[in-house]
Amino acid sequence: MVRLDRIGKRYGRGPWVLRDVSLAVEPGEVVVLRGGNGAGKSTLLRIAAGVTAPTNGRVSRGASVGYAPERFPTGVKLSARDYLRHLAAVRGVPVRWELTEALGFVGDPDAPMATLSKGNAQKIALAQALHATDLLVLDEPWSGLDAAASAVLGELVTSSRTAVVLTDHHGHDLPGAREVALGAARPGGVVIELDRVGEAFALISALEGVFAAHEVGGGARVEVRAGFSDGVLAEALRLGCSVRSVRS
Ligand SMILES: Nc1ncnc2c1ncn2[C@@H]1O[C@H](COP(=O)(O)OP(=O)(O)OP(=O)(O)O)[C@@H](O)[C@H]1O
Repeated sequence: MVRLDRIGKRYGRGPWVLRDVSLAVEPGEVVVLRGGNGAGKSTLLRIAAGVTAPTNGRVSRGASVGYAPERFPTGVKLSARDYLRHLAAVRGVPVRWELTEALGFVGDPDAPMATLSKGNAQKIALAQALHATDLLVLDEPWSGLDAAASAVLGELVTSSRTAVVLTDHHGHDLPGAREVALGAARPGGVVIELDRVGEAFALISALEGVFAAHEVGGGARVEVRAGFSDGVLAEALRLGCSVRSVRS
């Protein structure tokens, strides 16, 4: 499990990326973090996994944590075989080679990790994380996976007995998963409600400063960081949307 209690995070003297976020994920539960680019999803995952310290608040978690970052560190000189052996030894568990087989790893297990294709390296990163028995933290785990591996990963995640917390820009179907939106409570943000959004939704949700966007009927509710609302409004109007309301 993992329990985050009133977490705040800023990098150095930069703006607050997370403020007052609380989240508890129980064994067997899957939580999917939602929020636009820059909402703080990866930051929250790193805090949950214990690789980044929060600025405020408390974290408690089980001892056996598996973390697969969004980007596998480049330059890992170990082979996939040695990498999995090493991490299993650190955890004091036997290597589960069947995980690499289930995910369809077809790279050379004895070649340096840095020479693997993106998808094969991702399968090794996921396999090492899936050895954890208390908490699984996965940042965009479907990135680079082929269709067969994507389906297997969905099954592994939903059948896991650990607490699972992940991000997924592509919205894979995970029956029973709980969605948690980040960014809604960001102070100084602006909520813009739009009509006649249609196909412009994807463009609007990717605009700079947008940290959450939800389709509502034919319109959208867009949460924007302070200082970005004028640009988002101008772009929404240019794309043919109409503005229903703007609230700070
Ligand atoms: N190491 C860092 N140093 C300084 N700022 C950082 C660092 N990591 C993240 N940030 C900032 O924190 C904010 C949140 O970033 P984060 O990567 O957590 O968001 P995200 O929701 O995962 O975004 P995306 O969907 O684009 O991956 C961004 O403004 C980012 O620039």
